[in-house]
Amino acid sequence: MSLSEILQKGRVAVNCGILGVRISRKYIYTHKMSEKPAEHTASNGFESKTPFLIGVAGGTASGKSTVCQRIMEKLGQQHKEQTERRVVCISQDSFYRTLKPSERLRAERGQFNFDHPDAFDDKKLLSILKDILAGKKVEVPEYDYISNSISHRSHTIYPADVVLIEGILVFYFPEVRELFHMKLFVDTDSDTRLARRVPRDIMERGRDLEQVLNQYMNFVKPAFEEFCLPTKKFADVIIPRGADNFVAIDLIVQHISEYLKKNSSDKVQLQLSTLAPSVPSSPQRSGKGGRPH
Ligand SMILES: Nc1ncnc2c1ncn2[C@@H]1O[C@H](COP(=O)(O)OP(=O)(O)O)[C@@H](O)[C@H]1O
Ligand SMILES: Nc1ccn([C@@H]2O[C@H](COP(=O)(O)O)[C@@H](O)[C@H]2O)c(=O)n1
Repeated sequence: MSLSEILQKGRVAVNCGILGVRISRKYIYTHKMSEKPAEHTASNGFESKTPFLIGVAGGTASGKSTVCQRIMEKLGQQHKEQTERRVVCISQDSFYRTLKPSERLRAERGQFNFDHPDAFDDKKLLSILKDILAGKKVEVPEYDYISNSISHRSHTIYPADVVLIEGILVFYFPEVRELFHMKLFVDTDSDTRLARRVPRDIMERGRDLEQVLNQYMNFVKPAFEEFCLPTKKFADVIIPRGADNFVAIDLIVQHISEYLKKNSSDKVQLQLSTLAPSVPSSPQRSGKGGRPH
């Protein structure tokens, strides 16, 4: 059964161990109304030809960016010119607010809470998402984890059919949350997330081991429990094990590709070269002896 068929079935909460699907009444309404998805009557108040906006939340290092990358790859979007992309991805990290001098010093010592909602400029995020939904071209800054600030570089996000926005707290701010047409939560075990965060922060974000572990224990873990985890209930689709969950990713890709196909009459044909379901080939995929997370 395809994801869209599941979506037509009514208010259900399914968790078959592979893919948890939670569908709200509002969401079903959106999709039942969208016989012609190109003109989806959005539950978010934006009507007709606005991009399909997908929020991807989950704890740090749960695999949010990797899941988004896989979706882009499977839809043949990853290597396209920015101007040609029909699916684009943005990170919530681009919307960290500018720190005051005293906060900057604390951040340098690993004593600033980047996992608290106050660390974000949610108004700016909201405003950019509204511009995207209005079909505008927007500039999204790149975030620099080494200087703990927005870098001088930015990316131009051209109008696209589908926009993915990933981040730890994308479902936290109600006004932002309400804009999404689809909400995904990447649900990866916390030991696995910590095991991935340590090398990533040391190799890519200029931290040392002590700093990473202190930050994790003092801020990341408690804030995850207080602010991020409770937003899982807003998700339409929960993806256990993140990017390892080929079945979930295939179902999501299938759903997006159906939307794109129906929306592509006046556009270049989408290259759906890799849409065939993934065949289990490793213990992790088949569930025999894979990592227990
Ligand atoms: N399924 C996976 N298996 C192994 N490593 C992974 C997997 N998913 C993500 N990673 C690695 O874990 C780290 C965090 O992943 P990332 O996708 O950036 O997470 P997030 O965006 O949630 O912070 C990266 O170094 C990434 O390469
Ligand atoms: N200057 C910063 C900004 C953010 N962080 C941490 O990044 C995490 C969010 O990014 P993910 O890719 O892991 O989702 C968040 O947990 C912050 O702690 C940081 O360390 N420094």
